Amino acid sequence: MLALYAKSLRHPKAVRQSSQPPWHFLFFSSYSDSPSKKSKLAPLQERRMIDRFKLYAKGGDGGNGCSSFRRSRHDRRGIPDGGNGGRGGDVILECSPTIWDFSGLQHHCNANRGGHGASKNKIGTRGDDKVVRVPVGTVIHLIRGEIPYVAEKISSADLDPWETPGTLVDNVSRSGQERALKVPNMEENTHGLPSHNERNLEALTSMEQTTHVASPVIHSQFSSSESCTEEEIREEQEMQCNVAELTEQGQRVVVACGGEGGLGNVFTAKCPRKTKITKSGFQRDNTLAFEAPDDEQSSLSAGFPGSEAILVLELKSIADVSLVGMPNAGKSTLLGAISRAKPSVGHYAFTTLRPNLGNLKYDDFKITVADIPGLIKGAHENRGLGHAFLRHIERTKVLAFVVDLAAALDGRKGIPPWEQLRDLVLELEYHQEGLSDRPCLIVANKIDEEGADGVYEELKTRVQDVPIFPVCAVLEEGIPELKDGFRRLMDGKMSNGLKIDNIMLD
Ligand SMILES: Nc1nc2c(ncn2[C@@H]2O[C@H](COP(=O)(O)OP(=O)(O)OP(=O)(O)O)[C@@H](O)[C@H]2O)c(=O)[nH]1
Repeated sequence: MLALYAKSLRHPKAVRQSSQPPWHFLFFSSYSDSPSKKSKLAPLQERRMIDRFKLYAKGGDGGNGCSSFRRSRHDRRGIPDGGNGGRGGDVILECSPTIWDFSGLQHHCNANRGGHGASKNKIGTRGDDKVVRVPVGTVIHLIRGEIPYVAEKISSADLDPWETPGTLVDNVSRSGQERALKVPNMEENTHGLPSHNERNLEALTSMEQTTHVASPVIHSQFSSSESCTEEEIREEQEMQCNVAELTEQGQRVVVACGGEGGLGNVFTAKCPRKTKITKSGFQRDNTLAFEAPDDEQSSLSAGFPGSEAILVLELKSIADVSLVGMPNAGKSTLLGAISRAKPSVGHYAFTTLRPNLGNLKYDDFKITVADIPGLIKGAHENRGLGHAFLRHIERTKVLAFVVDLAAALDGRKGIPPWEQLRDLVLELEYHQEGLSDRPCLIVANKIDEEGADGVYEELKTRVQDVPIFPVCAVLEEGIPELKDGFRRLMDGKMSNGLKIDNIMLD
């Protein structure tokens, strides 16, 4: 800041315009009377959560191999010494708990291309990877491209120079050569792109062990939206769902792989001159054969393009308990009362626009509670905030239905709690069959309101098999009992789901 100010002072215009002494600028600028400009970034709560995102990923192209000869007085023809091109960088998705949603992501992510090979057998630098950090609970759907695979964690010491980003080596390592020989051996690949199927298979097996396998049910974002184009609908139909999930901090998957570098003439010239080679591949017995015409040689020296992928990222929050209720039922207030979370609370519907998470701590145990935006009748037809955020419930172990006891009291226009429960169960079932089956409890909120006691008593007679906890979230009454209830629910001591048949309606 000081440097900036010093610079502005040196500027003749700045001297002419500035009537304030320098210390004024330095110390009082933040206390100016003029209305301060509103930050462009709205607080987290005021922004809508971006929990579905289309990503175009492109791995870096491989660098070109070099064609060069070391000539001397005694050897006019020279010895080939052109190094291979470097490998392009990968596009990697990394799971990070500090990322909330996809709002910080760019739609197009390109990794860097590999460096070109150079004379004296120098391999081109490996292109830098593009690492995109995504929230915990990201599910990957694939529209186009190859199935993502787990990024191997290799320390830089274990990498051969061919793999290390940013190195330029004089002596090509053996493994580097072997790798170079393997590169064009991709007969089946009609596009001349390196195929990653083998790696994918290995990776998928390991991924199955480490990542959570999501339910195959996926609800189209576009199904209920009228503004989607035909292309979007087609893409949605072709999409391979749930090809990978990132559920643990630090997990990394490669979604677009860098292209291999082209061959330098130090390799191509080592081959016996009799046997023929085509662009499609080297001989299988690894006796690298070469009698390439000039144009073929140049195509071998060209780096391979990086793979491309079009993905849809979807966020499914991971929480132990979900607070499900109508707008204004007091879910956010309740989350604030049971945990340290500070969600926005308002006396109007749909204050909550994104799921909020809070931690509920016990002496020996911790559970995560998610406050899900309010759900209304017809949410599955996109009424209210729609049903898109219901995917966040799919992974929670247990449910807490929050009802407003006072919604229909004193001629208010709300609906009685038992009807709230019926609508909530139906909306969950519309979203995914069986979603309401998981163990649950009912939080009867706003017990402090006049006449709420009577409604609570009636609720107890109308709903069976599921425990009901009367609370006043604002005054934090009934919270210790509710916490005990959550604990017992998590321990499996209460295992009933809420069924429509168990709700007595008028
Ligand atoms: N009297 C009373 N009012 C409450 C209680 N809990 C919440 N409220 C009020 O109910 C209103 C809605 O509370 P929120 O916590 O924003 O409700 P919500 O369910 O998160 O609402 P959405 O964001 O629309 O889903 C606020 O005006 C709260 O002050 C309670 O126990 N008693």
